[in-house]
Amino acid sequence: MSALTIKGLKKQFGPAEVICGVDLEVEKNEVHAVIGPNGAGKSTFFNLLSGAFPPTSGEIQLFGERIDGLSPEKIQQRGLARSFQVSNVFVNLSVFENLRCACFKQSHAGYVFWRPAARVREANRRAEEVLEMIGLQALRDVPAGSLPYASQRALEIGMTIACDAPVVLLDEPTAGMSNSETAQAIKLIRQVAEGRTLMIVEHDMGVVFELADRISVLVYGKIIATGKPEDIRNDPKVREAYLGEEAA
Ligand SMILES: Nc1ncnc2c1ncn2[C@@H]1O[C@H](COP(=O)(O)OP(=O)(O)OP(=O)(O)O)[C@@H](O)[C@H]1O
Repeated sequence: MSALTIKGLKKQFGPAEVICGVDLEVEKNEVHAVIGPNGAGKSTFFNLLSGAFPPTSGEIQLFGERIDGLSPEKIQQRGLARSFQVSNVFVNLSVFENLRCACFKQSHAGYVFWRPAARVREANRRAEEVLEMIGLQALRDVPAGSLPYASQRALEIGMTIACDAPVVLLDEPTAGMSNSETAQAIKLIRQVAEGRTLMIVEHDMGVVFELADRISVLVYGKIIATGKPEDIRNDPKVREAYLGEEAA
């Protein structure tokens, strides 16, 4: 069964149709990148999948169950978590406290039958696990607002996966990073992708071609091609509409 099945998805803002009938199957455990020019509708597409906006029409299934029209909280409980382009961390809380909050919120949402003490214990355990995974143990007690930018983005990825969702959407995870920071982020994203389905929106084609199992190209709200990186790289439609010389 696919992780996500998207059928005839449309989104209009007033008279403007921004997502114009997207059909897509995202396979379980694949890394699926969505690329496209500025304003193509990539963030809007993620906003529809994660429930930030209701679709105008169409269907979104998560592991075969409809999720379109549900709230972001409900969708997260069903197993789809997302990060944002703009950082979402609490700047005055430490790295560990940020992770604990994200874990606690999730354990509260997902396991209401747990006793409070058990919930706190579980949130602490999971926060330790995620802290290690994102490699920020040395910065554990530093306020998130004082972290270098790349570490803040790593923390944000950690907060996104705190709930251990099987499907994760990352919106421009390497935006604004230097080459060495990007290399570190790629490592982290590979780790995050283990045993999960990952969708990423990313402008850096190096990152996309390195990480993605498959790529969908979104142009003016329509997917013009979906395929393996080498097929996308060589697709004349894609080169004309988007990649140009970048992929040469
Ligand atoms: N809430 C909204 N209300 C009205 N129009 C919107 C809204 N959100 C997005 N749009 C419009 O939808 C179009 C697609 O925007 P979107 O941010 O999804 O594109 P994008 O592909 O993510 O762009 P970028 O690569 O620059 O982040 C744009 O023309 C934008 O102005």
